[in-house]
Amino acid sequence: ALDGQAGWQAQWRDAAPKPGYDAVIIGGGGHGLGTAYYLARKHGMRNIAVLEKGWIGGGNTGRNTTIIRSNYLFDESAALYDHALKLWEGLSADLNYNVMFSQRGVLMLAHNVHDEQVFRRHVHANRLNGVDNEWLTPEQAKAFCPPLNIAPGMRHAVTGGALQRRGGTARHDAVAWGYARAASALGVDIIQNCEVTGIDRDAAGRVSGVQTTRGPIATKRVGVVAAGNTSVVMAMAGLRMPLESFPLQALVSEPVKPCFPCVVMSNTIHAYISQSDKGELVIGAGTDAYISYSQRGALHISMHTLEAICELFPMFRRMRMLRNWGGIVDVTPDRSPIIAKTPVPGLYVNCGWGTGGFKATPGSADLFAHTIARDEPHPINAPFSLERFAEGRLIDEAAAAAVAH
Ligand SMILES: Cc1cc2nc3c(=O)[nH]c(=O)nc-3n(C[C@H](O)[C@H](O)[C@H](O)COP(=O)(O)OP(=O)(O)OC[C@H]3O[C@@H](n4cnc5c(N)ncnc54)[C@H](O)[C@@H]3O)c2cc1C
Ligand SMILES: CSCC(=O)[O-]
Repeated sequence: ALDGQAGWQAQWRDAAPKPGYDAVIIGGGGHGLGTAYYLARKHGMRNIAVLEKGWIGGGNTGRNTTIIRSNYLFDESAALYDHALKLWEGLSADLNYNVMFSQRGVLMLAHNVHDEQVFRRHVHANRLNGVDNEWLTPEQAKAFCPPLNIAPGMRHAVTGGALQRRGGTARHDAVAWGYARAASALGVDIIQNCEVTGIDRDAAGRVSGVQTTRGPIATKRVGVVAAGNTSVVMAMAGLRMPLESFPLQALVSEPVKPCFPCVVMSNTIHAYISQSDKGELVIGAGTDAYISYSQRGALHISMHTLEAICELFPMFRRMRMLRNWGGIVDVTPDRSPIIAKTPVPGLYVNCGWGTGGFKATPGSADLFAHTIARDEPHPINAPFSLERFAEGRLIDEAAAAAVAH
């Protein structure tokens, strides 16, 4: 539970902006709210504001398919995502707010010899890094997920799978609300409907404040956590980012009785699925192929994904879809994030999570708070620098995510 708080709040104070803060976080998603929480909770900073142009959780945090796992290939990635997974395991207790983290297992399917080689390599690399992951035969995969179709005659027959039992899902809204309430109880101002329109720099080039739709705010430390809009925000400080923003879609079915026990992902046929605690099938796809700041995508992407789901899980062929939406995912050249200082003194950036940053939320926020508070990266996020692209030290996880992006 939170120590030193003024008293329980059912939610967070909907604060109005003050003339100045010690630090300003741009972006009221899970990563931004979590950063403010850890800045207050672990680094003793109290005079902090989170500036959100819409409503907190309205971006990708509230739009994603909530898959959580840490079975990434590279040592740097395994350290980053498993740091997050360990924080997920205690997050509800830490925030005293049920984020509904459910370690139901994440099963990544293989459909050909290439998939098998990639996933077996992941299993071995994960074990070397102390991350749980195990190879299953098709029969073992079906035993773990009975609705799975492992008939040999399928167009993309299942030839095995990699299972991370510690992986699972969480309630995305609750993550934003839990962090907002806990941060607010520690004195952080959560300021919604406040779009940042400019980043001010002094004569020496240091950050000196931000311009917003609710007036100017002075500060010497700005953390940008704006996901798909990061390039737009960083351009306000004169920085061009190695990012492309794409629409990524998801959809949910009509709710049914509990029938799907885990998370199943397939990179080859661009589909992944779980069942929410409300009973809806939560289905995700690959990104739309064009660069866009749109929060919706093309119909053929969803249709392709539903064809794949119907092939893998024939019992779902008569389900009706309830809602389809999109978010804006910010993708780096190596599909790994940037959690770093920038060439502008006092300006820090946390972005590039692409299609897979929800799983990292607590770890990303914890490490970004460390980077802002100490003006230097934590050893875990040090490799995820902005300079790595110029220096050629890529952390190329493109194959690790279960969607082509
Ligand atoms: C459809 C979909 C499915 C996904 N599925 C998964 C998944 O299953 N597992 C997984 O790990 N990841 C998944 N992701 C990715 C994941 O959602 C994101 O990487 C993660 O949520 C990013 O969190 P964030 O807090 O950085 O971004 P956001 O939650 O998008 O927060 C950024 C905030 O910044 C605000 N903002 C932008 N510009 C400004 C400005 N100028 N001034 C003020 N505020 C501003 C935005 O309004 C937004 O609220 C998915 C994404 C999508 C879109
Ligand atoms: C949207 S893909 C989710 C993931 O990479 O675990």
